[in-house]
Amino acid sequence: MRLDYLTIFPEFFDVLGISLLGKAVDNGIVDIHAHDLRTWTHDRHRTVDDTPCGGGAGMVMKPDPWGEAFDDLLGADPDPSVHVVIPTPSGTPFRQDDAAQLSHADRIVFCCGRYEGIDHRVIDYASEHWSVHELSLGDYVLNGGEVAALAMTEAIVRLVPGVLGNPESLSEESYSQDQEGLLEYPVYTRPASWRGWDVPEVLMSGHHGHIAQWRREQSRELTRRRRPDLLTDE
Ligand SMILES: O=C(OCc1ccccc1)c1cn[nH]c1
Repeated sequence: MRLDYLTIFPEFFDVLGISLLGKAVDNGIVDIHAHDLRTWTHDRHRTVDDTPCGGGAGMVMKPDPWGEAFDDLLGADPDPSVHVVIPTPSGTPFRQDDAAQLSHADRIVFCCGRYEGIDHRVIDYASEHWSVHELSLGDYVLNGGEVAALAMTEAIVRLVPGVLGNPESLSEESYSQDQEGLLEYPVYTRPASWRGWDVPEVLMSGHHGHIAQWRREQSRELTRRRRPDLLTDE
């Protein structure tokens, strides 16, 4: 899987060389390239933004640098197997299913917007050539798409076979199918008693049936309390 990042702050993505994703890069499962969008500017000030047509506060990212970056990175031929991800507050909510689907992609290009956003014609042009996903990380505004791109990258790449040491740990997570889309139950480890707090008896019983039942009940209770929206049968 090749991942490209178009951004005016490419150093944001140096962090991807650390830990899990770093190992995935070292063993060639993932190939990461961060690009400074100013590479594709030609004026002395390397301008990437301009005032909004129609007025209003703030600045908008000019289309030209994006178009020239697409030309260099992707060429002009349409290819639906290339996924262009644009993190934006106005995107559709990024969810585990999106991470799962994108984990099968051979190529993802993250376009990290700043200011008030990217000239919409960039999205229109990209949509004619590649598979475009305008995705939101949540209902809040960041200064730019870089942090959202990092979060989405981690959610996607950890699902790629060979990246996680123990694929087992994927199945029992919140939002995973095995959990029926419920929140994950509380977890414990040694010592059995810690500052007056004990591990629930059932988990020390060695009775796998009772443990599984307790975990299912905990997941349902937690989901009912914190995320009733995830409960389908009520
Ligand atoms: O702020 C975000 O992206 C940066 C961005 C992009 C375009 C215009 C303004 C800000 C964001 C929030 N949830 N998901 C993404």
